[in-house]
Amino acid sequence: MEELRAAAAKVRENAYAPYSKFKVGAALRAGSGAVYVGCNVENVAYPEGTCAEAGAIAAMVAAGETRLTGAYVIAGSPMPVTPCGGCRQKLAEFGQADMPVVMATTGGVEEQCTLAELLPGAFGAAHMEG
Ligand SMILES: O=c1ccn([C@H]2C[C@H](O)[C@@H](CO)O2)c(=O)[nH]1
Ligand SMILES: [Zn+2]
Repeated sequence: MEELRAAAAKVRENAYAPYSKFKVGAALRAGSGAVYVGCNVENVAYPEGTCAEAGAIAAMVAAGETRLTGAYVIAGSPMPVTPCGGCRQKLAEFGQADMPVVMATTGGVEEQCTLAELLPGAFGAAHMEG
């Protein structure tokens, strides 16, 4: 997780957040062991902005990986930032229910939980089986 923390903190510096001024960095561990990163990218048309987690997932999939084994999210907030609802669903697309998600502040506060704790009762492929 230390490698993920360093990667997330580094990419956070590149976040483009002129509107919220809230920079977020995310780092993912994929099945191969490789780390993929993303930062939030806002837009003057506010709903077009994208979250750090979404950017990291896009990088992972673009690199040809679809198995996610861990996530680390960091922001400069007083309390650890938690992934938004949409990102919880996006993470659940590629990670298992027991996958660890660490949420952190740049000040060194860390909280860890699982994907299932973040998204209980997640909608999944099983719901679509007829
Ligand atoms: O987990 C989170 C929470 C928020 N944001 C971004 C979206 C927006 O750019 C800014 C404020 O919500 O933070 C993320 O990237 N990830
Ligand atoms: Zn999000």
